[in-house]
Amino acid sequence: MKTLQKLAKQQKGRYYSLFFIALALSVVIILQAYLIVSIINDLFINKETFSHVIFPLIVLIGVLVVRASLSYFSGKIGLKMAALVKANYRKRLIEKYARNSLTASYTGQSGHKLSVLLDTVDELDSFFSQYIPQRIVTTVVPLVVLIVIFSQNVYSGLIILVTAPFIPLFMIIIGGATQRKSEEKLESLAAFSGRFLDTLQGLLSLKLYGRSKQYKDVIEKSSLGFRDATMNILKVAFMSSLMLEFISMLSIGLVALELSLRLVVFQSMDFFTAFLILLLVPEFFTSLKELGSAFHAGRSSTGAAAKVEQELETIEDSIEWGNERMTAEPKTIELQDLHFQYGAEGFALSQIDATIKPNQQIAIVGKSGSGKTTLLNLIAGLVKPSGGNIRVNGRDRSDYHEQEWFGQIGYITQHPYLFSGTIAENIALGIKASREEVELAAKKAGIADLIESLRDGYDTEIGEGGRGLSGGEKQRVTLARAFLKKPSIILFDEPTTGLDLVTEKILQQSMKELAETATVITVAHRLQTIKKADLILFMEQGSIIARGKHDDLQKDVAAYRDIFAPQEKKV
Ligand SMILES: Nc1ncnc2c1ncn2[C@@H]1O[C@H](COP(=O)(O)OP(=O)(O)OP(=O)(O)O)[C@@H](O)[C@H]1O
Repeated sequence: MKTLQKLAKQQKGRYYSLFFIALALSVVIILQAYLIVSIINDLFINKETFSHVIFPLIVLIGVLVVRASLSYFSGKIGLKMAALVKANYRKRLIEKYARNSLTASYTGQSGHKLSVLLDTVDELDSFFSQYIPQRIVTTVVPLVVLIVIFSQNVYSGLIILVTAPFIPLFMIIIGGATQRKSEEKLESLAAFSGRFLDTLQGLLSLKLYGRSKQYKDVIEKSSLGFRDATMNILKVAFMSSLMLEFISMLSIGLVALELSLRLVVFQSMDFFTAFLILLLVPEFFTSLKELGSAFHAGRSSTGAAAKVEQELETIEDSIEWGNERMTAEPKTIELQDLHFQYGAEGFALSQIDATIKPNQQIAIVGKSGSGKTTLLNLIAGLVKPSGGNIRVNGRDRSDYHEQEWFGQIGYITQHPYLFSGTIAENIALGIKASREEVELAAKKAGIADLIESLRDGYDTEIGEGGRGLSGGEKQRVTLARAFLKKPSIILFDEPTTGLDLVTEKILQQSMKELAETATVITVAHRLQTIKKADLILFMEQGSIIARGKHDDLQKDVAAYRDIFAPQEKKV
């Protein structure tokens, strides 16, 4: 709770206004009790006429309105505090996820991350919107009420002093149990979200392999686990409310008994004082009880805060960047004894050495799983090498400014991602470009005809929730992005599947044009690309085992020959 309390105190203005509101609330509560007692005293004890109490009645209505407004403002300030803290946590989480390398972002389920980002951060709400305002009210109001009660009758004050400590005592005992249970609940929720998202993403495969029923059962089990965890928290919360209610009733009963004895038997107290105390005692306990329920809400926030902090603290595999600017001309890229490994025992790339000159066309070739895409990701600056250097125009890649670097990279992956939005937005992807420039890029990428044939043209919604595009069409959208961006390093992960002749021609033509102003590194599968390459890097089990032109490799390297023998026959 300490971390959250510190965060609350950081918002000094709001924190101290809550104190001010609490003080005003105490005055209003005393005033309200006083007015009610004096109206009833006047009407029933002093037998005054109704017109005599009209003015106090109007004031009482005003006091009630002020009391409601003060509670409203206190809640509103709490909500504002919560909104700020939540926005801050979300910003830090998003920045952390964005900073992570590609390998780190693959670790853990996306659903889990989503659940931390949305639900767990939302759980912080109750600490600020309920617990903090109520704690401040409970620090001030019962104290003021108690002082007034003591000033009227010391014995009533003493009864309250003896019974009241049981309330915080129970809160502490039960609060500990709530926190443990709320942490369990958050874990179940994260597990549930992770499974749910995984299943949604893989629904097609699950249906095709007749596994959807089984996964339905897994989700059902996971959701029942979440329900049980929630019910357990509620059980504890109800139990605690029952106990708090019991203690406060007992205490109010004792005070009422004492007052009635004084009033009726000993006649040592007047009606006004006795009634005023009787009205104020419940206010004292209501404030403590409300703190009790706010405390439970606050406790579950503590569990959430611990989870978010843990997520923020997990060691990130972030990529280093410097401040160097990038120029727009094609680059020389040197790979010097580059090493990389997925996790501690995963697939490893080692001894990667190569020099790629400006405007050269490089083909990375190798069997499936030999590490071609991994090498491309390393060059792109998406994963962090565990050893060696990538030097670009004589400088270390990590010297360059991140934005400058990615501003010069065009990466056409095998499975490009389309964001939900219009085709024009997907082509521009954050680059400020006029409609004419977008259209020209689409034309060069060979997708203009398709786009123009659509009813809404460039404004057609695609991506999630919009119109789907085929694999080849998606790659052409990415190509159009590259034409718009005019990068000086182009990384191209060629599709492994066969393309139709038209698409193949478009791709070839586009790559040729892009290569005029860029250094192009292609993970190549098609013989045409490979034959045209200035340099082929032939990979096997994570290392470059041969390099050269196609004809030389064909002549000298048996493993290389084996890969292309079937394609050569077809050509
Ligand atoms: N995120 C990852 N975590 C752990 N291992 C991975 C990860 N991504 C890929 N690998 C492993 O690294 C190896 C090389 O993968 P990579 O995608 O680089 O191969 P590739 O040569 O591009 O294959 P293909 O031609 O089939 O695309 C494979 O054995 C793969 O299982």
